[in-house]
Amino acid sequence: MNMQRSRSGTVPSMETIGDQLRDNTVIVVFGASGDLAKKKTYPALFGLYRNGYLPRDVHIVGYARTKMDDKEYQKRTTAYIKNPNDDPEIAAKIEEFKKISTYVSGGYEDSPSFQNLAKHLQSIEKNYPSRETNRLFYLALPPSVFVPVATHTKECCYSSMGINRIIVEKPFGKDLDSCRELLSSLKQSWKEEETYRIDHYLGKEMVKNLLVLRFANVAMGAAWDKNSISNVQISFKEPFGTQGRGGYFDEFGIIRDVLQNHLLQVLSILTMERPVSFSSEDIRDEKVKVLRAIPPITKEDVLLGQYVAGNNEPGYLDDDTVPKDSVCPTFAATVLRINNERWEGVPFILKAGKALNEAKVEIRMQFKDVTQGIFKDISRNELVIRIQPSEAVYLKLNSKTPGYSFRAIPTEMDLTYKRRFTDTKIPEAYEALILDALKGDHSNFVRDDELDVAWKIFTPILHWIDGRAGPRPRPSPYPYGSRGPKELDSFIEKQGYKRPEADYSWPTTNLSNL
Ligand SMILES: NC(=O)C1=CN([C@@H]2O[C@H](COP(=O)(O)OP(=O)(O)OC[C@H]3O[C@@H](n4cnc5c(N)ncnc54)[C@H](OP(=O)(O)O)[C@@H]3O)[C@@H](O)[C@H]2O)C=CC1
Ligand SMILES: O=C1O[C@H](COP(=O)(O)O)[C@@H](O)[C@H](O)[C@H]1O
Repeated sequence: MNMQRSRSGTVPSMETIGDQLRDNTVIVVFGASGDLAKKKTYPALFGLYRNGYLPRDVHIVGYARTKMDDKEYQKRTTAYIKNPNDDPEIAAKIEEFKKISTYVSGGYEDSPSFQNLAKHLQSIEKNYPSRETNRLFYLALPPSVFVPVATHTKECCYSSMGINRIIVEKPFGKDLDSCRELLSSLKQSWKEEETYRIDHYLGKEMVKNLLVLRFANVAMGAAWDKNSISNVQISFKEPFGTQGRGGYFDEFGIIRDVLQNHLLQVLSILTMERPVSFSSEDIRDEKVKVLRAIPPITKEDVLLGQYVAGNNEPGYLDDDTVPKDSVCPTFAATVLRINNERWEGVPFILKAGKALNEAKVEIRMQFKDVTQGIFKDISRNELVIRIQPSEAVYLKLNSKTPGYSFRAIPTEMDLTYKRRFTDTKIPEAYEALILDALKGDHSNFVRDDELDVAWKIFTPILHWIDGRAGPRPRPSPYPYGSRGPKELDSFIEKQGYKRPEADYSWPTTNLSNL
């Protein structure tokens, strides 16, 4: 294992490096004309380029069906790169970045298009000093074309002398059967060690931090089980609706879009046992083990919602790309249970919604009540890990009210990153993950057996929602910009969650107001 020095001592590095792609590398972005490429992939590639993390002499090739010249392509792919203060250094880097990027237009289903792409790659690679050229293929595409693109890429564009890797975006199927079919089709052309299934939540700083918070702190480890924890919520809130992605969204719904992948990944790292090492296989073994202890969710443990017009914003059904009678859920809360010794009896509430009142993703672990007797109605402790925005970890705890009183008052110990780490830039999730793929580190990518167990947990309720087992359930309406369906509070309280005392105020408390 790699070791690196830190000021607090020698700590093992998280990185288990395969063959790192350091030079002679071309990165191909399929679906370069699309939303993900524009908003996430290219800004992430630029972030890595600017910080010197891309291989030496790297070249980026965008590929899609849309016809555009290099100028139009470069305009699109740099549109979301941030330079708010018009920093001339960043502006110059953007111009440099444009020069290492070219575009090829072609189809996704025909060999000649891929042969044309292969010729373009060879024309770039002939300038590299070695014949051992590496290719990283990124599929920023809808799942309907994952298989033909992966197959043609292998047949026509595989580098015979160097290293080849393929990054595949979610969603990996729509249920257990379709996922298995997709995986087996992809496996016919690409080996597991060449395949990087991306779930960008695994690249988020606070998700990565879970391993350290849990396993590098005796205090945390001691409280991390059914003896201390009453209930856990993992919440995803977005303050905007489907924004023209309704066509895609309506086919998938919020459970496939967020819960089955992003939130379940967070849950698995939060609850798994300590891995033998930080190697990708040891970590993923533990994730699979805990997921296998979760039985399929039942419909009694589900609350569904769909946003309607509110706060001067349109409802889901007002989106032209959505069928007028759609019952697709844009909000879902589900309760999962882990039938193992550590977690038996603790409900894990996974909830996600579009068009809610705020942007926030967080984990909230609520502790059990203290033994009654000397205290009555005292607030419970809560450990909150805020994944975004403004990364933070804080522990709500009771403290003596300062002064003459002996009353207890809820307060917190607060590690807010931007106050604690004043000069640190946290990389975007996609930056971190593309860098991992270049390094050959699979730890933060999804293994095939993880997907299998994840789909087993969600497939029965997805089939129920899809109407395969009778009439489709109707989601509860909630206004755009609200907290979600009105049934939400009672749904959560039924799982044992207790609202904090009303006199809790954040970030400061003025005692004269109490
Ligand atoms: N957008 C986002 O924020 C996120 C997206 N993802 C995932 O990334 C992938 C790409 O998403 P996104 O960029 O939003 O998707 P887009 O709908 O923008 O599609 C990307 C490109 O694929 C081509 N394309 C679109 N529809 C089809 C089709 N039916 N058949 C063949 N080609 C098509 C288009 O390029 P052209 O016509 O020029 O070939 C399009 O520009 C998806 O798997 C998505 O789930 C994951 C996380 C976030
Ligand atoms: O995968 C997806 O994630 C985004 C949310 O990503 P975030 O990094 O901004 O939290 C979500 O908007 C989208 O619907 C979903 O497909």
